[in-house]
Amino acid sequence: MARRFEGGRLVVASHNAGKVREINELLAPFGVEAVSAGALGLPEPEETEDTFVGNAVLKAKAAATAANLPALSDDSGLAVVALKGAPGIYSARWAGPGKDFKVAMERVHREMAAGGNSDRRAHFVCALCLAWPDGHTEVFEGKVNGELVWPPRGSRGFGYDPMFVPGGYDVTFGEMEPEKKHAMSHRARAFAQLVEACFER
Ligand SMILES: O=P(O)(O)OP(=O)(O)OP(=O)(O)OC[C@H]1O[C@@H](n2cnc3c(O)ncnc32)[C@H](O)[C@@H]1O
Ligand SMILES: [Mg+2]
Repeated sequence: MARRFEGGRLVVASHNAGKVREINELLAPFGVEAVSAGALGLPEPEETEDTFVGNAVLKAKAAATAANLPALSDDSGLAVVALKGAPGIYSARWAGPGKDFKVAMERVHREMAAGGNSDRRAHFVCALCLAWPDGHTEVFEGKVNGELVWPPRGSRGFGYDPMFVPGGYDVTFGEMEPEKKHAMSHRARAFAQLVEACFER
């Protein structure tokens, strides 16, 4: 049995504004008092693990310990089939110190073109970790398959959204209404499991 979140304040252990916005939207129906790591002045830990789950656990534990509150982290990224799963856990790092996702998307496009492989398939992965100050953790993973397009389209969402068309759709995550993304994204799928295990009565 998973440990349940018993209410009160919850730290959203992310320094990515786009993610924090999405997590707050996903948490909204549950009456959780969410406070972001940035608002608490928590440091951004170095992501030293080599898996999404490993980095999610590292970030949630660091925030839960520092804030002495339960903390929810998200480690996510884009895995491109023709690039053997890259950028993967390095998705944020491909944007460089300026966190410029135009740069990151251009690198994906350039490396795909250079590889000469016409396979456009990719998927987003999201690992969520809920950690408590005593070190207990619960972890959930979600995935969404899709295809990459060039040039990027749309200004909604964040990160690689403008170049990702989820399977069964013809718009990118950058063009899609947020409510639609929340019904089927990697983050929404991990979230549904989190809610079932730790939030719903
Ligand atoms: O670690 P935190 O502080 O949460 O923020 P971050 O941006 O560094 O987050 P990650 O380490 O998990 O890196 C994941 C990157 O993958 C990208 N990404 C994740 N989910 C995405 C989504 O739903 N749409 C577009 N890009 C996404 C996004 O650009 C992120 O910067
Ligand atoms: Mg990060």
